Amino acid sequence: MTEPRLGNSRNVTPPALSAAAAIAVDRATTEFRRGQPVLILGSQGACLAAAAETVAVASLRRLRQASPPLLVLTGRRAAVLGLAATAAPASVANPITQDERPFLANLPAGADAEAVLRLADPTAVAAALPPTTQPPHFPDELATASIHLAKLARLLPAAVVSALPARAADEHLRVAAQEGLLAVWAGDVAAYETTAAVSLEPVGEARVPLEGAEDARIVAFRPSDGSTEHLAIVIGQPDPAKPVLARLHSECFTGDLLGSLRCDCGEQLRGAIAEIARQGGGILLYLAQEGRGIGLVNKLRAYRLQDQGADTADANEQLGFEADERIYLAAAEMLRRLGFKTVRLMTNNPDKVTGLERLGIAVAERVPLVIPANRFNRDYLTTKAQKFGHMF
Ligand SMILES: Nc1nc2c(ncn2[C@@H]2O[C@H](COP(=O)(O)OP(=O)(O)OP(=O)(O)O)[C@@H](O)[C@H]2O)c(=O)[nH]1
Ligand SMILES: [Zn+2]
Repeated sequence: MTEPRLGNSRNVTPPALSAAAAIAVDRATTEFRRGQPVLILGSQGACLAAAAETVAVASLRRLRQASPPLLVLTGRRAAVLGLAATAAPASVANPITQDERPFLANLPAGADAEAVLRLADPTAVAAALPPTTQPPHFPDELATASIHLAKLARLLPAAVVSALPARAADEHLRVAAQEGLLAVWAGDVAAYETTAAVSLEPVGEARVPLEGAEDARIVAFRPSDGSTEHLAIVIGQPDPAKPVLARLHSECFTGDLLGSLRCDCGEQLRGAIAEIARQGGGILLYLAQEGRGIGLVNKLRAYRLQDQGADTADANEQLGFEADERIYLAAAEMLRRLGFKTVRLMTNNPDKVTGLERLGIAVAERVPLVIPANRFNRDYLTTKAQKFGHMF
């Protein structure tokens, strides 16, 4: 049996980020989705970067004008391609593995936008030969920021970057403004996800009687980055002075809405609502973190890899992601905003318990939520127990 993974090390209280910086990062993710290059500034230099998945022909040309482009992959993706050795798994002493560091490779001469995508996407047909030579030195913080931007844009975690000559930041910014390129600071990109997660505002609330839980209301919380709202479904009138029965449910379009049999989400969602109502009230947080935080499109790619034999954790890693990319900052913040400091957490996932506790929400008790396996999700549930430490 494989060692259970450690909880997500990003479940810590975040540094502050100004509204202007958050907006710049937000806009940069949109540019990544559109295949446009972005200027990334750091303490050790500057670069132009574009997402590997979407990079437009003109963007690649613009990058080449600056300097020979490099491909940035996550350590995990590089290991899958045989470009980097897989490092030892994370341990309590060393929670950051080599796999989480960016891996840089020279882009093969003449590689076009399609070849870049093939290097980043394990589900693409006939992946091009990977580059073999080690690239020149490139600042880690810029490479990491380019991967973060791709993840924030819900794209494959890979980018192309071109180093810019050493100049004052103002000079880079002036040139970028002339060309209409957006600019971000690497440090702001690093702080963005966690800042957005805690700056939530309740923006809408209504009574919505649910089947089996007629006394229910939904409160929508909007993150400051304008991304998808998280929903709190409050059933009955839970007493904030007592531990509240709570469920953190990560969005699953396929399971929750379509009744997919590949996972247990749909049944867990309805089962949790019914159980909370049966116990006299509580809260279900419906968190916008589809596919364990990699997004629906990447989850579909992960399913395709699973159909070729990978398990649910390996498939994420082959795509270049962590096996679980979720953070529970938004969940902890919503509980606080609703007045709850202690929960009886309905979950089988130990990461949710440690994640919430690290973020200042006490977990008085873990309440199991077990759904019988079917022939399509049996392997998935076994992997959850063996690799993620789920307690069934
Ligand atoms: N990347 C990926 N995500 C998946 C896969 N199958 C299901 N998911 C996602 O996994 C998440 C499951 O969420 P939860 O049920 O809240 O969490 P859990 O980790 O199973 O923990 P508990 O149900 O609380 O025990 C959802 O976001 C699903 O979309 C898969 O094969 N790959
Ligand atoms: Zn699901």
